[in-house]
Amino acid sequence: MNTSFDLNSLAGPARVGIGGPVGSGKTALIEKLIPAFQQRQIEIGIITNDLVTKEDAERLRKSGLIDPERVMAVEAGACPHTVIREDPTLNIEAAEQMTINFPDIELILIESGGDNLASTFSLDLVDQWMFVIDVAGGDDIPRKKGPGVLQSDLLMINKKDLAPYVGVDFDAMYSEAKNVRENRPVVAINSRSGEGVEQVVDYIVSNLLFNKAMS
Ligand SMILES: Nc1nc2c(ncn2[C@@H]2O[C@H](COP(=O)(O)OP(=O)(O)OP(=O)(O)O)[C@@H](O)[C@H]2O)c(=O)[nH]1
Repeated sequence: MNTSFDLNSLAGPARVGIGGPVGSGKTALIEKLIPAFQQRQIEIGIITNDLVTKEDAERLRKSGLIDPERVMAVEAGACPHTVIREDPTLNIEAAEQMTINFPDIELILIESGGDNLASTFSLDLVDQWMFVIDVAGGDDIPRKKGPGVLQSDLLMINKKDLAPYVGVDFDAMYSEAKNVRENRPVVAINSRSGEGVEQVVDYIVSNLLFNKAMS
């Protein structure tokens, strides 16, 4: 009988939710996070949530960035927040199946379907969750103080490169976001170029993976 076991498989992988409005750049961010975690030799899996398709999962599976088997799709069939907050059973089952299929996975990223500023994740589903907004959605988003902006563990302001083209003073938007979040973390990102993505990885590694390994 093999009596050896590793601590990680007992504790299970860390689970991180990624939410945000439609088109804010959640999938584009994940496309940059995959190689960044691979470079640090952190094994990841992805669960995507779409309304009635598997669009985001198909995009990631075809990207060549990750073993397609490590990407699972949940079809919400309803308002996206239903399956990440009210009844996250489908996502919890997917995460458990992912862990059975790939016991080496240390981190599962769960991308919500695009939803409004009020979406939040159940803490039965994730250890921490992050929210992606973008400059093209308007520089007043932080002022609207939606739960996603206020309560997420990490807020990302994406499409920094587009700020001059949509009349947004990026630094002012960033400061306002910091203010409404009472200085909790905000990272400026460009999911196309990858700017800021290392900061997101650093955050997940130091606040989640490191703590989990120590507990
Ligand atoms: N210029 C620019 N475009 C970006 C950036 N990030 C994402 N995009 C583009 O924005 C569009 C939407 O990005 P997605 O990653 O599909 O957004 P999403 O949040 O996953 O969208 P849903 O899954 O539909 O909610 C795509 O055309 C991306 O190429 C960025 O930082 N800069």
